[in-house]
Amino acid sequence: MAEVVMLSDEPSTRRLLRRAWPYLRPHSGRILLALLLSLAESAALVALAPFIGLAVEALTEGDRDRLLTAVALLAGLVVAQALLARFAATTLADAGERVARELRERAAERLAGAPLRFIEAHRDGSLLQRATGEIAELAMFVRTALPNLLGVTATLAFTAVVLLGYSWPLTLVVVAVFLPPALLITRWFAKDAGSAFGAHAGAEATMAGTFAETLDAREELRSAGGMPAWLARFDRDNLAALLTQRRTVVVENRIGAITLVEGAAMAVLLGFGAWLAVGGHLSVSTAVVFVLAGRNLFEGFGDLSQLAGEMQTVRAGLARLLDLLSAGAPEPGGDRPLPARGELLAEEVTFRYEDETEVLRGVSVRFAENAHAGLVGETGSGKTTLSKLLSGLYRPDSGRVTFGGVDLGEASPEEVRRRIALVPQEVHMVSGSVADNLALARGEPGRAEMEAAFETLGIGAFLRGLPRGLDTPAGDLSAGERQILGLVRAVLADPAVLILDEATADVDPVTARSLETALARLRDERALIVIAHRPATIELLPRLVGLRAGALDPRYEN
Ligand SMILES: Nc1ncnc2c1ncn2[C@@H]1O[C@H](COP(=O)(O)OP(=O)(O)OP(=O)(O)O)[C@@H](O)[C@H]1O
Repeated sequence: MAEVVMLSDEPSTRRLLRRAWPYLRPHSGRILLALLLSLAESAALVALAPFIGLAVEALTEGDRDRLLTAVALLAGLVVAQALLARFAATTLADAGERVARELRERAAERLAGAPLRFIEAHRDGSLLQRATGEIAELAMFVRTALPNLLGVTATLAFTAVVLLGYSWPLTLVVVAVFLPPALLITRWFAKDAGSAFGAHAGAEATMAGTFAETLDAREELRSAGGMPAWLARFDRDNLAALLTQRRTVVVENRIGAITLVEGAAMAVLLGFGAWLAVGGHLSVSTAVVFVLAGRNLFEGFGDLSQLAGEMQTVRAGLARLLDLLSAGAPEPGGDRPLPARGELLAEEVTFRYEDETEVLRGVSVRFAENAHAGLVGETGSGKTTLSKLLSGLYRPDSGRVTFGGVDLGEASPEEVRRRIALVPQEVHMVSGSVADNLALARGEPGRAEMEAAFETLGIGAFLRGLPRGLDTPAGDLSAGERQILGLVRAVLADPAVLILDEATADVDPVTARSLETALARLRDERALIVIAHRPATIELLPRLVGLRAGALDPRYEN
């Protein structure tokens, strides 16, 4: 099997910022402004303590003028700090929303262009969780926690500078008492945080996958009585999510131990400060500044520890998102143009799915420019797989598929889509009306073109028979009706080759006749390959290619 890049459940969080930088770069100006505002706000906050010190000094010396000046400056500082805090938070939230939007767009593009094999190898719900839930968490973090994080970090740095400026021996004592145990605790937390939060994100994605499948397979699960067993599986996933979440709480609680260190350091600061002040080595105002600034320092560390858990959740989510953005990259294609019309040729094509059994074994088949042919064979013989190879949705493990002499792997996916269209067995309609769905065809056809396409295919009566014509909600259509619309949508895009995997689901006789009429009308305009199940369709086709257990069936002409 050609290598399918699989997403990792717990992708590495190393050099995360560097890997995320390409998505941040377009917003770097705004981020820089937010950072500067945050720095200014923190500087204003830290400056409060020295100004209070000045006021205390003026008060103890009975200097009224200096006291008034210090109080006025303090009031100005408080207002400035509040305004800066507001500006910093809104600028940062704005930058964060833009980054989240950019990431969401990239994720949507990735999922739209990712190789079909990549999508099929992962559960829908788990991909969706990466592309939506984890980005939402990131946006929430940027809006709420990041302003705090920046503010706290800057406050810590400025406070350290202020403390050093006032008394370096006292600063050294504070640092010696507080820093080593605080760093040890932080390391203890960081040691297991990555795996704990990564496992939790993985377990949540698994649960989202199971949940999405509950909705997708609802009818089968209910009618086959499989819902209780399926719900038991959901319960197991839910329990796994709970257990991984508990582990994150245990790891997160480790950092809470910093509060104990804070208390001890504050006690030492007060005791040592009082001793210095009593001995005349420190003025009362300096002691006041120290106590206030020391509180800032310890509270800052406390806040940081609170944010550490949130940061780890976001790191795990961001790593999983970046993993999706890099792993889901489209297969490298070429830019060779394909001719407008040409022969479609499979040469010695082999193909395996993940379980490594060879589903197609050296299949060679030729479809001329205007060929009309049926592909027949027992269920599981490889017809659908061959149709996906012929339409360029899969790449063969060996051999090649060419159109007009050009290997499909050497043309861009858009070019291949333009020439070869596949209408699958089960046509999915997006929410909206019939017209909304037909408008998705290349060239965005208008209503008149849509109506003309039905008439050209001889099925104008089918359209008129729909309850609200083109405005009928697509969700109301039967499987057969959806397939007719899939066919009309493909024809509107005017491909050179049309491959139809005929619906096996019960199609009522009237719908079946519409489908046959449409197929008969397609004669000679383009190549038509139908994976035919119904005898009436098989009779329509002048040539049949047979498959048997992944190889050409010699009983057919081929
Ligand atoms: N996504 C997949 N992953 C793994 N195996 C697959 C996948 N799709 C198909 N197969 C296997 O490949 C083989 C061929 O399947 P394929 O759908 O091509 O057969 P088919 O002839 O179209 O069958 P049917 O007439 O029932 O639609 C089968 O054994 C099937 O189980």
